[in-house]
Amino acid sequence: MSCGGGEDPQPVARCFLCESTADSAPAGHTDPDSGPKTPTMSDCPPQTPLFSFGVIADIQYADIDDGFNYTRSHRRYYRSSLQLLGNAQKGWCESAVRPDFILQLGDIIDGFNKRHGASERALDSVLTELSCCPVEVHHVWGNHEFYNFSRSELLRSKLNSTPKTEPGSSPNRPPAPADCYAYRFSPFPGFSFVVLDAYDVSLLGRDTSSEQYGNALNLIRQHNNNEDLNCPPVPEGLGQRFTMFNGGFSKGQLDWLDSVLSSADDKHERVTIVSHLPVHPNSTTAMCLAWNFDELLSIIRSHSSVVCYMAGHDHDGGYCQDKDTGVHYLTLEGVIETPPDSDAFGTVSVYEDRMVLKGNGRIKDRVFLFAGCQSDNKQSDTCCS
Ligand SMILES: Nc1ncnc2c1ncn2[C@@H]1O[C@H](COP(=O)(O)OP(=O)(O)O)[C@@H](O)[C@H]1O
Repeated sequence: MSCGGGEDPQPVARCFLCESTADSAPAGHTDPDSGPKTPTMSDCPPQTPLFSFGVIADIQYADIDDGFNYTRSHRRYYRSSLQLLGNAQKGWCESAVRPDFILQLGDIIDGFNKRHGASERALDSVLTELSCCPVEVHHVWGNHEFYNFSRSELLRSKLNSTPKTEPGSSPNRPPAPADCYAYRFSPFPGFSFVVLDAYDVSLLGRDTSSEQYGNALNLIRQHNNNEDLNCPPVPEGLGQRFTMFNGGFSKGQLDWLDSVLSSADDKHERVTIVSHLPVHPNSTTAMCLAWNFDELLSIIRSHSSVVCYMAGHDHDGGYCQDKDTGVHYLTLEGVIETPPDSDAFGTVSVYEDRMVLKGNGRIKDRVFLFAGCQSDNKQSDTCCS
């Protein structure tokens, strides 16, 4: 695949960055940049995108009054999250370049719905809103999916977006392990997306009598002695991640990913991985990391095909670029903690040599240049090792 980064960028119509305003709020706490980056013409690729997609995370809708997160540091706008989803739909629908699909990065409805017997109703509300724009949606599962539904209910629900194999089309080979919600899809030749199940190893969604539950309990108990396993075991540091609202990736799922990425390497594909839990410590607070983030990182680092990893869960968002591999790690700001007069969604335009995120509201514009593609424009917030 050729990279267009060596060419002289020319201003073009319909370039998201050229049209953008500097109205994005500063990004997450891990981002050293103190303000929005004003894009320049040199950031603009000289061609129209190959394809584009929408991104949104942590809608956590519930028909209840505003509340707060556990530490009461952040307000949660449960009811107006549906309105913000509506804004996203409108934005995508009315966009000059309508996205080819949407990535919903998990926690689509809040766990409070279960308490009010409103899980199905809330899910209907968000899915109805999402269907306003007739675009395929790929759903990721987060902890709040499991507060509302069992794993088997989710597998049977509309939140299972595993592509059906059409007769005559190439099947999703090799298949992901049974009982694990992971799949690969390719929206455009040379580009693949992998949806990963970050609660494959978890106390959530697994029957308490199952071997998987027992294994997850043993694992978390090695790190967390608290009676309340939602309470982090240590006040700071990476050990904070061993809580019940997080989870991890099984060996079977990691082996499957490894083989998918080997095949993508051979075909010189560009792969974007999406899951609910962040895996790079510099893209999030430690409390939101996947239990075995390090194992996933080492698989990503052993393949040339991965260009980007996208997650939700940490509502403050975050970003870093791995300086050794050039892989971009994005944690998207959550809708649920976004004030009703703002927004939290984005549209990503994909080019031969980069992906360009046009953020709305508190989501910042960003350029994800693919490793090996030269460019004279420096991104202001590449940060990590
Ligand atoms: N620091 C904590 N100590 C104890 N329980 C916590 C803590 N943080 C979150 N919880 C509990 O964990 C569950 C998930 O937390 P929540 O904030 O809703 O998750 P999310 O960040 O995915 O929205 C809730 O029941 C919440 O009360």
